[in-house]
Parts: sequence; structure tokens; C-alpha cells
Amino acid sequence: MTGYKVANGNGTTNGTNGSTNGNKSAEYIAQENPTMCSRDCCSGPGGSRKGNTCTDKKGAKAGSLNTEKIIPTPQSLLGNGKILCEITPEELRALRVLNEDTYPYEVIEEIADFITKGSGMRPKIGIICGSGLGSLADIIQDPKIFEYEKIPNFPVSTVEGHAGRLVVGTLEGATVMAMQGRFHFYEGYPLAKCSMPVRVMKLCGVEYLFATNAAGGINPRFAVGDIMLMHDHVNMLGFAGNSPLQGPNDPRFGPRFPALVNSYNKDLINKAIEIGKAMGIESNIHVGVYSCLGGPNYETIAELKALRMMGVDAVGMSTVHEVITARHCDMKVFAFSLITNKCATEYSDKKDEEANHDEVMAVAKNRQKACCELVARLIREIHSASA
Ligand SMILES: O=P(O)(O)O[C@@H]1C[C@H](O)[C@@H](CO)O1
Ligand SMILES: Nc1nc2[nH]cnc2c(=O)[nH]1
Repeated sequence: MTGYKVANGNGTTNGTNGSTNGNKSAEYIAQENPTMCSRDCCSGPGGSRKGNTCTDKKGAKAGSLNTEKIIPTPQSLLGNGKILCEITPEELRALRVLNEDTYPYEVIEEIADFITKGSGMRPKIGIICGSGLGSLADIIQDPKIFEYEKIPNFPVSTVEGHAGRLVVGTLEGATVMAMQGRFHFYEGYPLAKCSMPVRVMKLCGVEYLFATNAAGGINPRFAVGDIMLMHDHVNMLGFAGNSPLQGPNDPRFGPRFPALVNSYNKDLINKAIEIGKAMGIESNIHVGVYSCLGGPNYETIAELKALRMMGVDAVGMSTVHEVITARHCDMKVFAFSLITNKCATEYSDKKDEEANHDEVMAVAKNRQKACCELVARLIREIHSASA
């Protein structure tokens, strides 16, 4: 069988079956067929790989390509199965952006223009709907809806309970945009990509980020269905050296070293507490610390005990990197967790103490009315204060 190399962004891997598929594996190089074209070769800069020049491209076009030697990767098959040599410059650029970990300012600007021009609105408040909380976007009036897959260079949602639409419209008089579906690290997206829409929101004109999530309650005082207003977080992925701000910093978004104390706006937390009282649900409202783990697995008892010792009240798989990105570009942040399950912190054989996504979705569905009312009332206050 013919040998091959699959470029994986960290070097290349030799083999005769399967592929080593890194994030940047859209290029592949035939070892025994120097006429095959690589992505670098096609796209110019940095493209002078041994045995792969633009002459090779001509050879490939002329039909000397031995397709049996190509190991297709998911990325290589993008573009209706066309190989990269046949992709137009526009398709190639889109493909590169999809494969990149970071998005240049200009690309974010293009996405923001697409949304503001397409909707005819410049939203002031951005909402990220947590698992099962998509109904937060359903209460938006006169909505203009953008399916993620139709937004240029936008990722797609892959998780149940995350519809994959951006909804722009008005809520309590304010112009808002809501992500009905967020991107998670466990879906395979790097953190910068997970939180890229926050930068899109910023360039659309958004000043306030409302981030919501479904989370497991670690604090023993929390009951299923309670709402925890986030006043701080523990960035576990950050402890492991991962951040949405990794890589070159573009000062048009914010500083290289942003401070994160006071990330969660105290005025908005206090207003939300007042609103909770007015709604008669003050006993279900708490203020606490959230932590995001990478997922998709839920936590072990030992992990939950460790988180509790660190002062974490609720644990999830999102939000923290969105908040970091929002604070980096100086947005005001309000965030809450809907407690969808109680996390067990003692060993037990009881099956019903295990977290599961169906339960998460069911609780979110049951509590969506209260969550929508809290968000709507808070937006009304922000809007009337600025009018
Ligand atoms: O998107 P969020 O953080 O609300 O969703 C949480 C984390 C996982 O995606 C899911 C697990 O049930 O709920
Ligand atoms: N990591 C994590 N995410 C959740 N999302 C909803 N519940 C949970 C949970 O218990 N743990």
C-alpha cells in the first residue's frame, strides 16, 4: 500500500492507514507523488514544501493526481468533495478561517456587518442562551433570524438544546441579539472560536453581555431549579494553560493583559436580586461562583469535592471564556446559572444522583418562564435607565 503523510499542523505523520487529524489537517501530501498539491503551495506564503510547488498544481490539474493516495480528512472534503487545488480563493479563505483557532479583526467585522446590515439594527444587549434556555430568544419581538450555517465564517451548533440561530430584534424596548445555541470546547472548537461571537456582538454595538447556562449545583444550599447569579468564576481551563485570548493580541479588541476582578457587574447583580424579590422567587435566587470544566463528561465525586473546596458553587461547561472575551473588549457582564441538577459530593450507588443531559434539558424547560422574566425585567431596567 502506498505510504502517505497527513499534515497535522504540528508536523506530519507517516502511515499506511487512518490519519492523524489535527485542527489544521486540511492539507495532505502524497509521499510518492510529487505532483500533488498542498494547501500551502496553492495559497502562496510559506508554501514551498519539498516536492510541492505550483508546478505540481499544474500537474494535478492536468490529471496526474493519483487519488488513491489521498487520505481524505473532514476538512479536505469540505467544498462538496472538491480537493483544495480546485477550490476558489474565496472558498479557500473561508476554509482557512474555519480551520483557524483565532479570527482576525477584519473577519469579525465582516460577520458583524452581515448581521447589522441584514437586520437593519445595532443591538445594545447580547444574550447567550444556555442549554434548554433557547426560549430567551423566543421572546424577542420583530425578530430577524440568522441560521449559523448561513452566516459567513460562523461555526455551527452541534449540541441538543442549542438551536444554532442568531436572533436580532427588540426586547422591552431595547435592541438585542441572542445566540440560540453556543459553542462549547467539548464540541472540538478552540476557546477563541467558542467565544468569537462575543466579539461579533461587540462590533455590532453590544455593550452588555447576558450569558446564561445550565449548571450542576455544588453548594448544598442550592436546589434544582434555583438561579445562581454569577459574581465570580474559577477558570479551570485557564489553570491548564488555555484561554480564549491566547495568541497574538489585537488591541482593537482590548489589552494584552486584561484584569478580571469585578468582571460581573455589581449593579446588575443587585438589580437582579431586587427583580427576584419582586417576582416572589427570592428564596430561589443565590449569588455564587461558577466554574467551567472542559466536558463533555460530567464530574467525578473527587473533582466535585475539590471544586467545592475551591469555593465553587456551580459547575458547567461554558460561559467563563465568553466572559473573559467580553471583559477583554470592555463589555458589561451579567451572567447566571440555572441549577439543573444537584452534584453529588459523597459516594453512593444511587443512579438518580448521576447528572444527565435529559434532566438538564427538562429542568431548563420547566424554569424557562422564570428565566425569561428575569432577563426581560433586567433589560427593561437597563433600557429605561439609558432612555
Ligand atoms: O451551554 P450550557 O453551559 O448551558 O450547557 C451545559 C453544559 C453542557 O453543554 C450541557 C450538559 O448537560 O449543559
Ligand atoms: N460540568 C457540568 N455541566 C453541567 N451542566 C449541567 N449540569 C452540569 C453538571 O453537573 N456538570
